[in-house]
Amino acid sequence: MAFVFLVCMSSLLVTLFSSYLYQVLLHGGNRRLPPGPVPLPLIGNLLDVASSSMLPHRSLSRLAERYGPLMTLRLGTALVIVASSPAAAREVLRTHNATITGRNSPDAWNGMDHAANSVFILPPRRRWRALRRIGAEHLLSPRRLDGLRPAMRAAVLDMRRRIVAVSELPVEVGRVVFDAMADFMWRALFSSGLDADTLHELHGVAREAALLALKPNVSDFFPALAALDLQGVRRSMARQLGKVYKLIDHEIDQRKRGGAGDEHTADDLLDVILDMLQQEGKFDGVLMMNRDAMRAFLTDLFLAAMDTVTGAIEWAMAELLQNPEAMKKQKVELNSVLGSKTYVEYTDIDNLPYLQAVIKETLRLHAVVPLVPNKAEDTVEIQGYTIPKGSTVIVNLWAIHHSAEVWTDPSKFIPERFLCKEFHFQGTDHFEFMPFSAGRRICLGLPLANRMLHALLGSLLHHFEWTLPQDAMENGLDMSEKLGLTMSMATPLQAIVKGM
Ligand code: HEM
Repeated sequence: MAFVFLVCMSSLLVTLFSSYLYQVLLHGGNRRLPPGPVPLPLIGNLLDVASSSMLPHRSLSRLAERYGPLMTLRLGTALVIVASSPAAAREVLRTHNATITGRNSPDAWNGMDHAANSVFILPPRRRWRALRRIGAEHLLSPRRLDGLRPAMRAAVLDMRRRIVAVSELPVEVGRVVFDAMADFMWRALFSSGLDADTLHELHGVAREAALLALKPNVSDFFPALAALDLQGVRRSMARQLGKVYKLIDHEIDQRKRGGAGDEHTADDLLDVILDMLQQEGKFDGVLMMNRDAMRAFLTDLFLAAMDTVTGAIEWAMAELLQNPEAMKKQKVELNSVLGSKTYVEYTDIDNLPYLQAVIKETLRLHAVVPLVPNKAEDTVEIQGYTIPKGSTVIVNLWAIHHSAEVWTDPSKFIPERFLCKEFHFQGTDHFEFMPFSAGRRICLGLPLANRMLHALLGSLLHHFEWTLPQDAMENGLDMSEKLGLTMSMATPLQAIVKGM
């Protein structure tokens, strides 16, 4: 037994070492890679990124201060280039965006074979383009979003009712927002609501899947070992995805039997996808829809919406609770614009510039997706350096949003900076603010996120008085971060609410 173990271990080491040498020879030589710390044999720069107590967006940001805004790292056998300045991001997300738009799939996403159909992972070819078009036309177009206005209002009002029910007790802010957002997304996708047990199950799934999605995984740093799934990340992800798939299957079967939720208006996203199945699964001539593809797409949209929006609102509330001046200005604005109206909807957004500024400043300070990983589909030259085909090119949005060269007092919460100068979520020419990224893979859900962020945060604040629990007032609020697919608060925010 011991002999077999030794033979396996030595073959493993030989495989890893040859793979490392291959990478060094392939990507070294006469090519001029961007500078970076010297890699150790086998593990490369893993310790530079992961050994400190910092999360990767912060350790990468610190390394960039030393090695520059375009930097090379080797994480195991993976070659990674990191862009950490607006100019470098512009090269990746605009100048060379046609080439640097692929993805190297984290092994976790291979659970349930999800990556094969996932809009997050598919290469930028016809299937990916068709999926983005279906989402954009049938869920996220202004006409569809206008049609979802009653569902948005119902979700927001239901959230307010839940808050009133626990008035003067500590509330887990992220949890009430999650429930409202999940209920809304389910209505948007399937025209049916969620009962309390299913909401509870989905909360667990979304949290777990977000942690697993980008969990540091040996399989990603040493693809030769991926089949072994040594940390069990792929298996765990498969379990979580399986739970969502089961719920989606239930909705599909119910719809096929002719049953539908109370709010079912023909041609919701599920109807559109089922129609495509009947037309042999084709869209724009691309054969793309079968049951697996359908489940994966609906799962992606649901999961993408949950932790991002919930996390952003939680950070916004945490900042406002610690910045009484900003909280006061926000409440004055809501009172003067909305008066006795009890909720905010997207038609109010244009009249609420301070709310817009609070949300932008929150997403600058706490980029909920801090690192955007792309794959170079071909070799390109950036700023005189070679970016080899197949390498992962990460744009560190967090570093750009915290650059002292771009922002005054970058680590302070100052919504007013967004009142003085206009910044759009779709990005600016200078690439200094882009919480939804930019280029061809820009966040597909941006229009929906924009509406929901304002509706949820405004409705949480208007006519409610929030305070921190005694413990947080005395000892300060724990603002530490936890990174998974999104960057959320490590300690869920608790706050006490009183109706006004
Ligand atoms: C605060 C809210 C949100 C933020 C900050 C955010 C941010 C992002 C970022 C930075 C990306 C990566 C883009 C890239 O690779 O260049 C992304 C991708 C994506 N987002 Fe969002 N997002 C949010 C909400 C949503 C919502 C509500 C949905 C769905 C309804 C959604 C769906 C997606 C999808 C499907 C992708 C993958 C796009 C692709 O790879 O082609 N997001 N998001």
